[in-house]
Amino acid sequence: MIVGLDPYFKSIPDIIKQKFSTLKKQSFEYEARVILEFNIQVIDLIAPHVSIVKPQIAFYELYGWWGVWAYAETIKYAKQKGLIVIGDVKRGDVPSTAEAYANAHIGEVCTDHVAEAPFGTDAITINPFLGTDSLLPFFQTAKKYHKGIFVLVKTSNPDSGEFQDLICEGKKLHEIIAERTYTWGKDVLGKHGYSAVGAVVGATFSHEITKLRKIMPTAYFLVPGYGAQGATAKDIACCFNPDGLGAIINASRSILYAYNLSPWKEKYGIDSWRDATREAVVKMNEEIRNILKTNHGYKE
Ligand SMILES: O=C(O)c1cc(=O)[nH]c(=O)n1[C@@H]1O[C@H](COP(=O)(O)O)[C@@H](O)[C@H]1O
Repeated sequence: MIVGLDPYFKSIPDIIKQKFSTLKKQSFEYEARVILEFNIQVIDLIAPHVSIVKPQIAFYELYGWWGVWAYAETIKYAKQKGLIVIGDVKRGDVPSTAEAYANAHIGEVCTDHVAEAPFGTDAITINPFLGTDSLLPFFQTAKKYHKGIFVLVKTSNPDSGEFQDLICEGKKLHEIIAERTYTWGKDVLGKHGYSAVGAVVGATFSHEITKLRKIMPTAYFLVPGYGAQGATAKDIACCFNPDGLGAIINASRSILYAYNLSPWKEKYGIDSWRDATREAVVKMNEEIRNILKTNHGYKE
């Protein structure tokens, strides 16, 4: 399980905003410090239950330099708590530019200039639209610095099929991208047989997952769509390999703002947002574990 750290400022409880009210409206420092405090409290709540967080950089870029500061401080705190951090940055560009992106987010900048490297994470998401040469810098950097990559293969949004399902050479485009992703990942297999090159596979298109699992047996699937986008535990059963591994299931809004959702909305008010978030994480973990027990004979 992954908890996505996507700060929708309007949904952050007032009890946190009040701590920084003296800063209000002076600059983005107010929003940035509220976001960081919220993230720190969320990380403390979820760290006993999950191992991975995924900040979506867009929600930090909204607040300029201060937002980037909040992104960097969030990453630092998550790593201090022993969590793996996936930077959801969806980068992609021509080879020379891709090399700069790779260095900034998972490469030399993050290891040799840690104090000045706001973007350093353990893995990032990338967009394969520009083709193999645009992705090789990411794979080479990931191999050199022992980092992870998640290639967008079948995204969870309603219009993903507009391009990703186009038929080329008798296959859907996302199937071809899945085949390439498997090939790109062949020379970065870890000791448990999984590759440093993973795939983003949306749970909202569960009918496509079994086929993708077969095409990419060594890729870890980053699976968004659970919760707020409508996917549920039954949609993710086919994400896992027979060994019960191979997928990490993301939820952002349905965890962070669980106080807004049933059954917690009725049980808790916004002032008890922490209880709601904690229970939402425990419930999602249990749902995933039950799926694994049912489908893969998973033992505790
Ligand atoms: O790369 C991603 O993480 C991603 C890929 C995708 O196909 N769909 C998708 O929702 N995401 C991200 O996953 C998160 C989903 O958030 P919730 O819908 O709130 O759980 C957001 O940060 C999205 O940007």
